[in-house]
Amino acid sequence: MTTDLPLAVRTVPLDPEDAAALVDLLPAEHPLAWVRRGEGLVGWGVSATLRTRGVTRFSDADKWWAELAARAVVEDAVGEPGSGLVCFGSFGFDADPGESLLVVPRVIVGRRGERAWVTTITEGPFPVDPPVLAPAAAPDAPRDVVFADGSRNGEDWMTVVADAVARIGRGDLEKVVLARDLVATAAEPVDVRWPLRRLASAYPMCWTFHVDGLFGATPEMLVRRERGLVTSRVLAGTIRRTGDDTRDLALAAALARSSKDLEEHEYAVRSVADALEPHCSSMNVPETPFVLHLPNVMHLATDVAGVVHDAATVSSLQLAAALHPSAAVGGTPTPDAQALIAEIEGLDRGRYAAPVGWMDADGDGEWGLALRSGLVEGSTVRLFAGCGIVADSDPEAELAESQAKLVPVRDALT
Ligand SMILES: C=C(O[C@@H]1C=C(C(=O)O)C=C[C@H]1O)C(=O)O
Repeated sequence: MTTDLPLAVRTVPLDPEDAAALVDLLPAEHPLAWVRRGEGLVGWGVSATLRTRGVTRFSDADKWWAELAARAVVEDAVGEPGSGLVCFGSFGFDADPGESLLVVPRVIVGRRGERAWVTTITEGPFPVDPPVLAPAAAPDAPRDVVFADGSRNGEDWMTVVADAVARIGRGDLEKVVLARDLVATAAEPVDVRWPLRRLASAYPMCWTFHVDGLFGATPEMLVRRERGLVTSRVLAGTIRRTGDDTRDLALAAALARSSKDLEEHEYAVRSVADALEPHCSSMNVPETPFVLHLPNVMHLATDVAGVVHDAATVSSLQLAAALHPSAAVGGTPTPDAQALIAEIEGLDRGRYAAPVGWMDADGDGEWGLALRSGLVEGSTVRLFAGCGIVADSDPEAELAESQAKLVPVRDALT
């Protein structure tokens, strides 16, 4: 659906108490989410949608959004990033196959610190009354969920990883990220709000998202731009947690010293810093990563920050497009890694591992990487996980790592 009438948009402040549990507000029809630690945005209903694909997917979406935003009539009494007109988006990893979309909801509820707001969007004319907000009835849990291998079983996937390690050893490339999928089947169509609620409470340090069936809790922020400041959280280098805190601390220390993981991490940081540099007047790229502790895994992490000089002409989505695919989800060098993924991975990534997030009318926004994610299609859910493969990678350890990365979505379905 697209709209020819200019959109009428009104944002009014909200008592933060009414936005205390954002995901609990979501109705069953067309829910959208981007939340972390109780803050963020949820939306529902559809005012306008763009679906696109191919190499121009990011530029098509950016152009469509700029035109829609320029024509909209906006009354915004809040003035925060994420108030006023906002779209949610999710992009295909590859130009082909894979669909990309932007959605402008009918209602958006946002929360940032102690400020909360509600935005209503219609096809003119004013005035638009804000809806009365109340927690929705609790969604039903998926029933009788069974898990099966996706495009490859574990054994076959290890063979593919071994092939990649051999090619890296031969000097064909330095790093490639290889992914696999699982298929969950439930007795009835899955209500995505069930796993969303579970993920938002179990992984508060991640960004819990949902756009058009693709949901998850990602720890990786590809790019956030707010008022001229750009940040990116780069992850690469992973270790599984054992559940024993003392042992996990020792493992975290080992991860921070592991030359295999530090090397893999360095590639990922470089790819982000190089792509952001042309847009920044100054940048801060920390020399050493920190260890990000998640309930299932620990990652080497680096927060890259910069001051952008082209916010008036370049949107956060264009920055995401410039960064995609970073070495965290593609590899190094990027073209060789992409070619190898297409040759040996044997998986249609769809929108997994690609930018997902939101953007406002100024082009500010947050685009995470759709990791630790699943795609709901009726009563089935495809779950995805991938691992960065370098010269020292061991196929069995990578399979175990992929299993650990599947845990959040797996658990959220039961
Ligand atoms: C590709 C995924 O994760 C990426 C790969 C990582 C790694 O190999 O160490 C770590 C974080 C992510 O950048 C995934 O979760 O599916």
